[in-house]
Amino acid sequence: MEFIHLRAADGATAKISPLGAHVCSWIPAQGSEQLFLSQKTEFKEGVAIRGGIPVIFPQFASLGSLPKHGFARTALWQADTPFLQEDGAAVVEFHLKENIARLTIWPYVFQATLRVQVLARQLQVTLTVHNSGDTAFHFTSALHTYLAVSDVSQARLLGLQNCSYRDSVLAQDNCLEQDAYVQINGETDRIYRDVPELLHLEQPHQRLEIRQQGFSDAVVWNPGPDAAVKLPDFEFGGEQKMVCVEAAAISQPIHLAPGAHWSGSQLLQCEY
Ligand SMILES: O=P(O)(O)OC[C@H]1O[C@@H](O)[C@H](O)[C@@H](O)[C@@H]1O
Repeated sequence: MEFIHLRAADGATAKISPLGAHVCSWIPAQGSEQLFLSQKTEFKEGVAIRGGIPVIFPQFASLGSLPKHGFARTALWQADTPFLQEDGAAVVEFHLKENIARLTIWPYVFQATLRVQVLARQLQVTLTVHNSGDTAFHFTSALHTYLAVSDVSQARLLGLQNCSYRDSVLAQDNCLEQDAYVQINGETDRIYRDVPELLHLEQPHQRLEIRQQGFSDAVVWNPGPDAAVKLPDFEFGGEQKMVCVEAAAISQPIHLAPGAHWSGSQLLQCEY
């Protein structure tokens, strides 16, 4: 599988696979890899990549009749030529629309664009969906970001206190986050609703700002050791080196009238 390589004027880089328009690597300027990518992942059309930033569209998880997490993450997207902006940022856009196979399982005409931009210590990923047909539709979606951490037990996610969430491990709705931060101690799978625009992932050596727009939910996922060994593409011990913090639209699906557009983005910024 060929990757698209982005390199900003200041040396920040990203590597994206047209399979799923999937960001597989992000290295900020003078920094180190910020995304987890399982060493056991396969890069094969029709198979989801384990790690990086899967684009979940038009269905989150199994909340509908489509394949889990929708078809966008396993589809081959059309890549434009990457370019450098005047400010030195490197940018590329990918496109996906309906085809006969997709229409048979999701009968809507759409154009999706994923825009990836790197500069300095920032990565910005924006998903735009246009209803280019004559029938209204709705969808759920996420940017399913796998953040790399040195040791997940030392990482703290701040900003979710007082948010309500669904605990998908316990199958419990309407839980309330009482703690000032979320720490991973084993399997964690939560959909937080109406989250603030800005979260922080703190580790002893760095702080990452996680900003989202257009998405009202945030998913926090780590399989923990028992579920991780059951995932054939998950490298051994990988659950200690990652946490997913996903910008998501789940509890309020996005409705698009014919001709309407929607955009959602996640912006990551490293401070070290
Ligand atoms: O193994 P998959 O299909 O990539 O899904 C990974 C996880 O993705 C998360 O977004 C879901 O909340 C979890 O329930 C799910 O297990």
